[in-house]
Amino acid sequence: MRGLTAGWTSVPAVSGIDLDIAEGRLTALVGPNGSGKSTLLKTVYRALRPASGLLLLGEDDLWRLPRREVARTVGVLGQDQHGGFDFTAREAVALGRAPHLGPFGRLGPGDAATVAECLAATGCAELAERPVSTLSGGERQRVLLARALAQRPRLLVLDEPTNHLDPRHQFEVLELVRGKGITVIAALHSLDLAAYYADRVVVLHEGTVAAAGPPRELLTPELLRRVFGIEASLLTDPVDGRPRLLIRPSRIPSVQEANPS
Ligand SMILES: Nc1ncnc2c1ncn2[C@@H]1O[C@H](COP(=O)(O)OP(=O)(O)OP(=O)(O)O)[C@@H](O)[C@H]1O
Repeated sequence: MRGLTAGWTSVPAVSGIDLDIAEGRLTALVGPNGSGKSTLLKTVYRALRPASGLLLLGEDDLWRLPRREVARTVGVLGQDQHGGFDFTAREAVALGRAPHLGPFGRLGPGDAATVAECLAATGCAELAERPVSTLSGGERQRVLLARALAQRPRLLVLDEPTNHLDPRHQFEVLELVRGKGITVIAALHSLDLAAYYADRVVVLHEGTVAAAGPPRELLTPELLRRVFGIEASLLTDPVDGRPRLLIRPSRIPSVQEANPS
């Protein structure tokens, strides 16, 4: 992203964004409500044209590439994404193969295998024949992720992918996309998940980049106090040595307030 400015009104929601997204790594985008995370991601998956600036995919201007090529390259799990609800889960995931199919749009044996593999990887194999409209929020979220994975994208854009998910599935979704050679940009509300899974964290604040770097160096109490208005302790997980973030309100309740009885 080079000098990227975008928004909905004359006041841009994000402005002057300069960012390099590391290839094959998971970059977490964090920031308070309304800081511009979804807006920025929408410019990447071409749902919102930037007002100015450039988005480069390698050497190419992402907004000048043919639509089909972008569909082959960029997978998306948007926030409250709709579509595909009249289909079964398997059919919805098969839509992810569409940019790769020939002129008649027929799925080959390889495509069907990819669909089955992505359903299984996201824990959706048993949901395959269910209409998407009958699935729970979390099940639907996983089917939509399976569809994005079935695209076999080089770049995966995830807008709050752990929304609606129970703790185990929150971990599983991030395990699934991380370290697989896919470049992932994920807006996350959980700072702990960002600390635990991201190779790099980008903190957005009021539409600009407040800080960017590896979680252990970046997520300092000072930064989190300034941007989020919370108190935080960056810890090391005693089991696997990875960074964890423990957060508490800015005004710490007294022991008596916290345990009224
Ligand atoms: N369709 C829209 N029309 C007008 N303004 C919008 C639209 N979508 C977002 N905005 C505004 O743009 C700003 C950035 O919103 P955005 O959704 O990008 O923030 P966010 O960081 O993703 O927030 P959240 O954490 O609440 O999801 C906000 O002020 C929001 O009100």
